[in-house]
Amino acid sequence: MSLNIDHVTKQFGQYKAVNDLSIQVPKGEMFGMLGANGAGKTTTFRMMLGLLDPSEGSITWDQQKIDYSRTGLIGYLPEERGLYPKLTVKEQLVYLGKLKGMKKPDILREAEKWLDLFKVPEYLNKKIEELSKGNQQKIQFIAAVLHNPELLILDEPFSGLDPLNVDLLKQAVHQLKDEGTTIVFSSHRMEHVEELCEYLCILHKGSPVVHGRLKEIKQAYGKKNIVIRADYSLDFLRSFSGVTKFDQHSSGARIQVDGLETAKQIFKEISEKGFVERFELEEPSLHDIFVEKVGTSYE
Ligand SMILES: Nc1ncnc2c1ncn2[C@@H]1O[C@H](COP(=O)(O)OP(=O)(O)OP(=O)(O)O)[C@@H](O)[C@H]1O
Repeated sequence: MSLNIDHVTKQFGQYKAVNDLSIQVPKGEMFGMLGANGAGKTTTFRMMLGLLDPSEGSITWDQQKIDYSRTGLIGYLPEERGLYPKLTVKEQLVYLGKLKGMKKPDILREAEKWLDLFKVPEYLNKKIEELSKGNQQKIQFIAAVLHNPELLILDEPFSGLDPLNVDLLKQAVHQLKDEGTTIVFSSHRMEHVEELCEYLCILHKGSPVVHGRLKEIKQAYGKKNIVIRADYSLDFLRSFSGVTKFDQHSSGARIQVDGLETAKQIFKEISEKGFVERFELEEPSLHDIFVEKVGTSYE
């Protein structure tokens, strides 16, 4: 079972909001869709859910087209939050749970479980309008997962949350993944996707500029970063063959090299020159990869 996006394009008039996107997400994996404002993330999600038809290509879950309004298998946290301010959290969740075909005792059990996990059990009888925006977002997240969906689609789930609540939500998402839920989420923050996802796609003006398995993307990129600290000047590395970037810090240097062979040569060279306090090879960040592909910073 998998989510399969096959050569999907979405055109609004002459404008291509999504351009030839192909992705596969195996069941039980977490997939991150990255992109700046207007990159095409929400449009892709709407097509996944069957709310919009692709102009070209197809999207299937378990080899079938998704019809979000008919199936209880999908959970969706939309970008525009839509809760009823005058209802209590309990009334709101019971209403939304029933739309998904759940019975009231099951809804209440799940609602209490999630409110406990978010450390706000007392919210059950509060009105939505009494809650802060971030806390309303937690309720909207609970509404998306109440019925234990197979496939969960979260549009910017972390936006507007403080760091503590970002951590709580990450914990919730991990828990769902461990239970076998397939999760797709969008973000404009590379570090969220880097931390959580095995699979990802970076959309830039509708086109996928980087996509696939995070590990393989990093391996294919080839370049490595090295943090070095030594008790002598590292300035000679600026012109060392294979060094593609050099940043001097008060406590050493951070350089980028074209591959492992150059890293080994540098290690040999500096070890012979004197005492090396630190030599640490780092994976390239997604940000590094994006800048190289697109030639501009993401934000
Ligand atoms: N119904 C529509 N008609 C015309 N253009 C649209 C429509 N929906 C989206 N677009 C355009 O398609 C592009 C992609 O929009 P989309 O909402 O998918 O981006 P996004 O990556 O989700 O951005 P954000 O991070 O700002 O939510 C935008 O330029 C937007 O104006």
